[in-house]
Amino acid sequence: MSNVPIADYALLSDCRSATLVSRGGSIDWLCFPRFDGPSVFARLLGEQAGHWSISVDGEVNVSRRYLTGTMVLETTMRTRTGHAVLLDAMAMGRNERGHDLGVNSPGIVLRSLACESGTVDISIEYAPRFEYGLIFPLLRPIQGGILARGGADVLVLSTPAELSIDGSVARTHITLRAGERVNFALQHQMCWEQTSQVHRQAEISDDLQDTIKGWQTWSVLHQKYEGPWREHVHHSGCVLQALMFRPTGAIVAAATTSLPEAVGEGRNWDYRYTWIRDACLTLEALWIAACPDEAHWFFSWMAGAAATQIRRGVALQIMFGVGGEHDLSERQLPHLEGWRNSRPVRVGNGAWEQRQLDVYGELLNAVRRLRDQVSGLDDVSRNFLIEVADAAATHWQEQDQGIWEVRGAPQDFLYSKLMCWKALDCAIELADILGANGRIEGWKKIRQNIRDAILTRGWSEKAGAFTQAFGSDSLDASVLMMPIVDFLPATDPRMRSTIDAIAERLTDEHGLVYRYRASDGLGGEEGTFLLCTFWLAHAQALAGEVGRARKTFEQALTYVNDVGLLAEEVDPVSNELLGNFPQAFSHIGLINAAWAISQAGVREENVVLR
Ligand SMILES: OC[C@H]1O[C@H](O[C@H]2O[C@H](CO)[C@@H](O)[C@H](O)[C@H]2O)[C@H](O)[C@@H](O)[C@@H]1O
Repeated sequence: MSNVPIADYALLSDCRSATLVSRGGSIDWLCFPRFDGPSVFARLLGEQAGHWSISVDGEVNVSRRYLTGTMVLETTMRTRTGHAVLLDAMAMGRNERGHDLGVNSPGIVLRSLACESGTVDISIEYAPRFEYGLIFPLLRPIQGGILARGGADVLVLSTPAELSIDGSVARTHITLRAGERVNFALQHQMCWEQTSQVHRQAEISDDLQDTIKGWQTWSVLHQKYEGPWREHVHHSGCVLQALMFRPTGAIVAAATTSLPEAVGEGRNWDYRYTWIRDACLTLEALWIAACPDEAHWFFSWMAGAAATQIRRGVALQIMFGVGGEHDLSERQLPHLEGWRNSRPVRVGNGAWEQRQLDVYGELLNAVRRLRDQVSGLDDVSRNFLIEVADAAATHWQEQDQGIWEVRGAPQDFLYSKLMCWKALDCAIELADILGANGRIEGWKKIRQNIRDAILTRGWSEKAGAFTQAFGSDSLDASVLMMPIVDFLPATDPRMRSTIDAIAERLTDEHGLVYRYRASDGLGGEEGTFLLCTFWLAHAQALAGEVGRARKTFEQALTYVNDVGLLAEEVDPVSNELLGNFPQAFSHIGLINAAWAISQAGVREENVVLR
């Protein structure tokens, strides 16, 4: 059983796939050839499911950071005899302009270990396991490395140290002295591709430098946010960029599958797909953190992926594979015991067949926010967006599974109605760009109907708040989005009362927010939800309660791990990070709330000056 805390992991990405490296220097998660491909290392989810560790022997003091403006990880390991620095990255490719994030990524993990003082004893263990730990590949020594072959996968490990092979594991111990460096590279191929050669030491150093430059160039060109918590906002921008599948512009919700929302309760899901909701919120957050000039790729990919669905009367699918795949059928992997025995491990996600009406609003709101970047939308994309608005107008009264993808009965979720309202609100504003001026009057009427319904049927006297669904008295953090999407000002008495009710009655003892406490058709109790805690800070900032907003924000920020990463949730008892990791939602919340608090601070200063 994997016992390593989720917070012990750091993310590497080549904007095609992701690697998780532990504080101890072990790669315990890596999928090829893309985020949602089968893993070659998955010790995170099962002891026998593969790892590649480079660790310093003896009592070690570890500190880590990302090199500034990059997703290149630097781990410093100090012992009584000396200290070594390990650099870990996934290689970036090149385009005609030089360095490039992702389009041409070659699918290589780079590791470079240097002894910087004294001597250090190093242990290396390489145990690839293909198809989520199902296949124990054949390992064969080659000049300068090891070839692993099994099923459809081939891995070429380039290593200057000779490893002794024992079945499907290869190991060695080496001693490094001050000034010595060893470089490793691991390249994936499909068995029908021509097997590449091992990489020379100098080539690996060059690839690493190119990757550092690639990330730093991206950061310098994109990271414009100046305000409080600047470092966290910039780093979150890098994390969101790292979750982008650059060949299409699709964005995964997180880098992992089946890290549980509650230990041992079965709430384990695969997040390596593109939800329209998560991806659109990511693009909007990147607009604040990193001016995404990639937004148009996403929208045209999205329009293509969903091609003709709406026109055929089929509800817009809520999530896709990163290539645009529709069928994401869920299955279980019984040979994996799961993180801390949290079974089942799932791949695929049954939510692909759910009906979730909020996606229309998220899509059109992202287009509205990013309109400068997407002004040159092609006809296919424009028609698609008009159909999205029409779909919101047609379907808003229907019941659905809601933002939280509840696996229970469909309901009239308030958030779904809210986002249908937002879809029409945005479509009206964008009508000119969309070439849809003739529809404005019809859209306006329905927008008003939705508004009336939310204000009357969404409010509960008993709860003193807007609630989860029409006719319900249960609190739900998603209604904090009402002021955030400009449905009601946060200073409206009903909104203030809702914000206070959530702050008082939907939080744990640390002030972190649960998304809801009502039944959702699943067993077990999950943790608090970081995105919702950031929403609370955001709504408090909009209500002019800047002190409270800062406090809520800072509280959520204490859960950022040593390298600035957040999972989806926090365990209210153990205080550990829970859920898939790193999770776009949490970093989106961080960016948006920091920005909202900075804006509220500016408003406060202006009032004082006047
Ligand atoms: O809680 C049950 C559901 O949990 C997952 O959904 C959550 O993650 C999604 C991706 O970030 C997000 O879009 C959604 O709002 C969250 O509730 C899971 O993917 C679902 O299959 C599951 O029903």
